[in-house]
Amino acid sequence: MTAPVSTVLIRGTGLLGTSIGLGLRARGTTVLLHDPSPSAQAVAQDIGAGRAYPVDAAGVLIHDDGPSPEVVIVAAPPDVTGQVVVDSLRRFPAAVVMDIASVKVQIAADVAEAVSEGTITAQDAARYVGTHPMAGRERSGPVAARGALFTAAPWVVCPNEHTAPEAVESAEQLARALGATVYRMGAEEHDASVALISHLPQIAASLVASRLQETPAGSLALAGNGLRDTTRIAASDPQLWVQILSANAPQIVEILYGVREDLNRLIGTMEQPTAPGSRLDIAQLIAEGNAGQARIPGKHGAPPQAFAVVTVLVDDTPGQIAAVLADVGEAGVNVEDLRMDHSAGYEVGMLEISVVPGHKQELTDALTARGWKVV
Ligand SMILES: NC(=O)c1ccc[n+]([C@@H]2O[C@H](COP(=O)([O-])OP(=O)(O)OC[C@H]3O[C@@H](n4cnc5c(N)ncnc54)[C@H](O)[C@@H]3O)[C@@H](O)[C@H]2O)c1
Ligand SMILES: O=C(O)C(=O)C[C@]1(C(=O)O)C=C[C@@H](O)C=C1
Repeated sequence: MTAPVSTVLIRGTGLLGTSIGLGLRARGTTVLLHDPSPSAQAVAQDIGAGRAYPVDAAGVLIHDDGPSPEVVIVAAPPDVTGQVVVDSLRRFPAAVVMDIASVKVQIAADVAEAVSEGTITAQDAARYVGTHPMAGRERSGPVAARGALFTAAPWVVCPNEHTAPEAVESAEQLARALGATVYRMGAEEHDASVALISHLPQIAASLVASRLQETPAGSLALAGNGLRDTTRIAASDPQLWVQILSANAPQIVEILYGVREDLNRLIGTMEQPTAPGSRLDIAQLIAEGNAGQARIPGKHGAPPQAFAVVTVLVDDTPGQIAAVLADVGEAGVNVEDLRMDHSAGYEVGMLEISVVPGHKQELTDALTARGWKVV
């Protein structure tokens, strides 16, 4: 495999920085790492994301005798990303500097301000490219990192009129090398889009899950997939999300006004569920949700496709999932999606394997013949 770039420096070795390091190292890139948190940096190194960039006693980056990074990737929290980007543009005068923060207007403004204050030149700023991989997890830190995190995920690249074409090309090449699909758009359009497709879902999940704080354990034991599906990201890091939501507040609040209107209408309807028109109102709400949900693209950004699900009962013991998947592989059926479901109080799990509908019967027969219980 040819490395997309020979040497990169990743500043910030949490979930995203470490995942990028793992992915790039697997493709032959030399990865240098720096994080002000010694433990985040040590874990990232230990799991193979790269080697430490030298720092002085105060933790400030110093000259490395090895090859200089061609690309610096800033994977720090949004609040400090602008400042680390500007520092990187100054410190590495030949490097492309890209960030991956979840908001883009604020970072671009920080870079523009550094130019107007004279901290960096306009030529320096031309080496900066804002980007945002649309892949992540509800967990933070390098322990949660995965080299394959970006496979088939969208990765937004947000050049502005001052960005050098070579810098855009480097950032896009790197994103594609990690398996992502590149989308190019302006920072404003990006922030408006993610307000709806990323920030509103986080708020909705947090609002739903926050209702559960006082719920008796007996009620929670009944939870099925509905609750799990709508609350996974409610486990996200508050420190990160306070920075994301406050940086994009003007875009988000416009959407929340609309949600408030819909909620008020629904409350009015539910207060009088038997009044004329109430049932129609409720049906309309669900139907409008159906219409929105059906527009979400599926795997690889392709139009959504209804997959067939084959559910296999597995013991809750190590090695069971791998054994099922080995048999799926032998049956020659491609897995489109996979999820594991546990029933409270039982030592078994249900492995849901999504396949294209035409392969459902074939896979069911093949797994049954190999002794699996398909339910
Ligand atoms: N978590 C996600 O799902 C996700 C997805 C896409 C993009 N992002 C963006 O990626 C960035 C990192 O998020 P994460 O989830 O990896 O967070 P994280 O908390 O796992 O990691 C952030 C790391 O940055 C380090 N850091 C703090 N200040 C720093 C500085 N001045 N210089 C260098 N490093 C510094 C922290 O010590 C920490 O190790 C954020 O800007 C976030 O918006 C996150
Ligand atoms: O899937 C998750 O857990 C995420 O947090 C991913 C997700 C998102 O899709 O909204 C969250 C925030 C990031 O900026 C990018 C991706």
